[in-house]
Amino acid sequence: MPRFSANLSFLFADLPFEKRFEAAAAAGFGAVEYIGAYDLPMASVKSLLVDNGLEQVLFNMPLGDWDKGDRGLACRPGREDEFRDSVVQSLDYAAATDCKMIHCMSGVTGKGENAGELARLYCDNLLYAADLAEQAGVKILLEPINPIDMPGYLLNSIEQAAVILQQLDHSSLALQFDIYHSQIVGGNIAARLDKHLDQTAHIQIAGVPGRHEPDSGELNYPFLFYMLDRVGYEGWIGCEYKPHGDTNAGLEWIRPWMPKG
Ligand SMILES: O=C(O)C(=O)[C@H](O)CO
Ligand SMILES: [Mg+2]
Repeated sequence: MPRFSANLSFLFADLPFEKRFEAAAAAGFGAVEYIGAYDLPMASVKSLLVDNGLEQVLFNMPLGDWDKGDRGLACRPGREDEFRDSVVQSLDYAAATDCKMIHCMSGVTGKGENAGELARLYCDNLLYAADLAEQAGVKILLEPINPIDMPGYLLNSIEQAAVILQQLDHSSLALQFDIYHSQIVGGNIAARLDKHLDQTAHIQIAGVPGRHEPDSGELNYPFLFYMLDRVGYEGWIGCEYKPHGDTNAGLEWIRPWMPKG
C-alpha cells in the first residue's frame, strides 16, 4: 500500500502554515513535507508535528532569495558560504524534527553562464552537503524540475540526476522523483521509475497538465501506485499538487489508498 505525505506548501494553502499540520492529520495523513519552515523556531515545528501525530518526511534547504530569482544555491558561483550555512541550518532543523531527507535545489543558470561550470560547482556542493548529512543519518535529495515551470533550472531530467548520482557515488545522495516534472520532461514514467527505483528515496505526484489532483489528466496514477507496490517501493509519496478548490473536497482520489480506521 503506498504511503502518502501531505505537502503543506501546496495542500491546505488557504490556511495559515501552522494550521495546515492539524488539517493534514484530520484528513488522514500520517506524514508531511514542505519547502521550509525556517521562519518558525525549531521547537515550534517539532510541537506541531508531535501534537498532530505527524512524521516529518522532507523539506528543502533554504533556497536563497526567491524574489530575486534564486531557486536554490547549489550551482551558484560566489554563494558558496551561503550554501554551506544553508546546509548547516537545514541539518539543524532535520535533527530537531527527526527528518531524514532534505531536498537541495540546484539553482538556475543565468544568461551567458557556462552550464558545465555550474554543474561542477553543483556537484562539489552536493558532496559537501552529503558528507555532513551522512554524519547526521540524513539523505540529500536531487530533484529534476521541468524548465517550463522553472525556466533556467539546472537539473531538468531524471537521466541527468542519475548520472550525477552515479558519478558522485555517495550513500547520502539520492533521487527525488517528481512524477509531474518527469512526465513533462521525457514521459515514459513507469519504465523510468522502474529503472531508477534503486536511486530513488522519495516520490512526488501531481496531475499533468495543470499540477492539480492526481485523478485526471494524462497520467494513470492507480496503475503507477500498483506498480510501485509490485516493485517494492517502500518510501513516501508526496502529494505536491495545487488543489482545484478546497483541499479536502479534492481528496476523494486518496480514500481507497488510505489505511482504514
Ligand atoms: O517544485 C517542486 O517540485 C519541488 O519539489 C520543490 O522542492 C519546491 O516545492
Ligand atoms: Mg517536487
